Amino acid sequence: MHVNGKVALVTGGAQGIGRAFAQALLGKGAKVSPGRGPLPSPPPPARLAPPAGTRGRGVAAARRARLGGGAGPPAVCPAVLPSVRPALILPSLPPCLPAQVALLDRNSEAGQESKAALAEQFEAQRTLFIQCDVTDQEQLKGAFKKVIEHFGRLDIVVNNAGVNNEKDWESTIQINLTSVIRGTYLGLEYMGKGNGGNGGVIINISSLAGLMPAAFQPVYCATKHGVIGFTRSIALAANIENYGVRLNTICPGFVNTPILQSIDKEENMGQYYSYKDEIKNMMQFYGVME
Ligand SMILES: NC(=O)C1=CN([C@@H]2O[C@H](COP(=O)(O)OP(=O)(O)OC[C@H]3O[C@@H](n4cnc5c(N)ncnc54)[C@H](O)[C@@H]3O)[C@@H](O)[C@H]2O)C=CC1
Ligand SMILES: CC/C=C\C[C@H](O)/C=C/C=C\C=C\C=C\C(=O)[C@@H](O)C/C=C\CCC(=O)O
Repeated sequence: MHVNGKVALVTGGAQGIGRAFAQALLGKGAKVSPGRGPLPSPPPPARLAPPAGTRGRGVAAARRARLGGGAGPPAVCPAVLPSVRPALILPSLPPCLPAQVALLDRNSEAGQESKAALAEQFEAQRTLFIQCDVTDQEQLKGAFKKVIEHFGRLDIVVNNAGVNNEKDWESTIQINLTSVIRGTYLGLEYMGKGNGGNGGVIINISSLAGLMPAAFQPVYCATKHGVIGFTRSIALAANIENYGVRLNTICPGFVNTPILQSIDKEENMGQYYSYKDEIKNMMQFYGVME
């Protein structure tokens, strides 16, 4: 999926994996001209029509036939055809429109800091921060509405917010599973083609702990298994109902983010606090992504 002109909503986007997701999306949406407020909806991506004489020889032939020739710089937006050599001129391709991202997070300080940092790297108007506790359904619903009012569309939803808390395990269920379910239904409501949406993609963040037992994080593990089971099921339903929305789950291994600090906190690990060294041994075994 190309991201030019797309608008993404990332929960838990103030730091860690969510912040990295936002940075990656903004980085792919290369800029051709400075945006001015909400962007127009991009036209559908142009198809590579094989030029006369190459019909039936496929896209590669069309690309070869189009190399060179034509005046002016390539109109190709790297976010759309990254593998295409710069000599390819596709005058019919629409101008590249940058991706835009809304960061939703309950941590206002971190959210504002991330918004400022991303504004340094990309055009400020391409990032929006909304303070939102995903366990509060009115806040979450309001945040979705605000994103669409601000950017004019919604194409990608990343339900990423999550915690590791075996002591207050009810909150872990509320954040890691209930809110992912709610964010998914809101994504389908706003992006579903039957509801006037443009279609889109929903990415729910599980974990390696969603694919195996986690002896010292049983409730965290249950929520991550739940994210996989729910996402696989709702993806089938969305396909049957022709929502035009694809759903995927990502299951990272250990990643060096602040969540890992929870291992050393009794207020997070509860009765499993005494096993913190075992978890650290597993981090050694599985490795930790930087
Ligand atoms: N770091 C790791 O080793 C792995 C993390 N994951 C998952 O990745 C996702 C992101 O985690 P990380 O970036 O590592 O953690 P993190 O702690 O760095 O970031 C999580 C973000 O979610 C936000 N958040 C927490 N509860 C919230 C709520 N109720 N409402 C709104 N925002 C809330 C936090 O403020 C924080 O900014 C989580 O779902 C986590 O379970 C999955 C596998 C590995
Ligand atoms: C605090 C950690 C925060 C987030 C974790 C994140 O989601 C990543 C998890 C990645 C892998 C977790 C794997 C856990 C595996 C297990 O606990 C067991 O399958 C290991 C089996 C036995 C452990 C006891 C022993 O050492 O023999």
